[in-house]
Amino acid sequence: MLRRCARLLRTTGALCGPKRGRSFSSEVLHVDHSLPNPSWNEDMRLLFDQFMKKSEDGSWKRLPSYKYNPTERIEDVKIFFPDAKLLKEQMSQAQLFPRSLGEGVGFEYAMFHNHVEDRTVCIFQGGPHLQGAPGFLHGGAIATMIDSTLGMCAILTGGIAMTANLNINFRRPIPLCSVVVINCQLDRVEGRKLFVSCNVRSMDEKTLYSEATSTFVKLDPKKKIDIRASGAFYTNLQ
Ligand SMILES: CCCCCCCCCCCCCCCC(=O)SCCNC(=O)CCNC(=O)[C@H](O)C(C)(C)COP(=O)(O)OP(=O)(O)OC[C@H]1O[C@@H](n2cnc3c(N)ncnc32)[C@H](O)[C@@H]1OP(=O)(O)O
Repeated sequence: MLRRCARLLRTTGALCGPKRGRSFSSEVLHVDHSLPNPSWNEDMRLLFDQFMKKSEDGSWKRLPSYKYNPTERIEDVKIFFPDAKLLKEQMSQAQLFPRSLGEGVGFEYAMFHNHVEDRTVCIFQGGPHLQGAPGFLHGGAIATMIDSTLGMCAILTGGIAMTANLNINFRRPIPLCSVVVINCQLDRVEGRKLFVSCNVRSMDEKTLYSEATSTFVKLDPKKKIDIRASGAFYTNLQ
């Protein structure tokens, strides 16, 4: 397994350090990161192909994923924020956390959503920079992917919402560079609350790594979120 991680680090150029002076060309802005790249291992490609096959009849849909926020997303959320101009400035510079690490070393994933069953599946290959206990994924990295997949499930079924509560049981450690499947579903809706749950399993489904339940709360446009209150974030982007 460690050899596999080292190979991954070499092929992705992670050992050479970060690239400097990258410009924000539209090519960079519009890269869909949920498509196969050279860092994906065989298992990841196999699962991706299986889900693409399932998507052929329209029951499942692959969810594109961008590092930077597309303009449409800013439009979608701006009614919840009192200062739309400031929001636009912040969102156009910010990066989606799970897409912020280099190719292959962090979060490699693709999500698929089933609108009929209100289910979202994420195939996830956790790279060598996500280590917690030696040789295994960090619990925070697992929580990140769980929150992101539950979040997509909640948002796509219920509308713009934020995580209010997240409970995770870590049953077995996840080996670094292995591929797992996060299976999420919307369990019920009560007013603005969306109850979602998921499990994280090995590709052959034999190992249950984690289980989670979560409450997302749909944002209320009457309760605007004041981003000026989080001064540190605002100042850092100046
Ligand atoms: C903005 C998104 C853009 C999306 C664009 C696409 C992006 C593509 C990537 C997507 C995937 C990423 C997904 C990551 C998603 C995060 O990780 S979000 C980050 C972590 N979460 C936060 O920072 C949220 C912080 N909390 C808050 O801002 C507020 O507490 C909330 C959650 C907005 C709720 O506030 P509120 O609207 O004032 O709600 P409130 O009226 O107090 O309560 C409403 C109901 O919820 C219940 N409730 C409130 N809090 C809780 C709680 N903690 N536990 C249980 N129930 C609760 C209340 O009891 C109440 O229930 P009822 O009385 O109606 O039965």
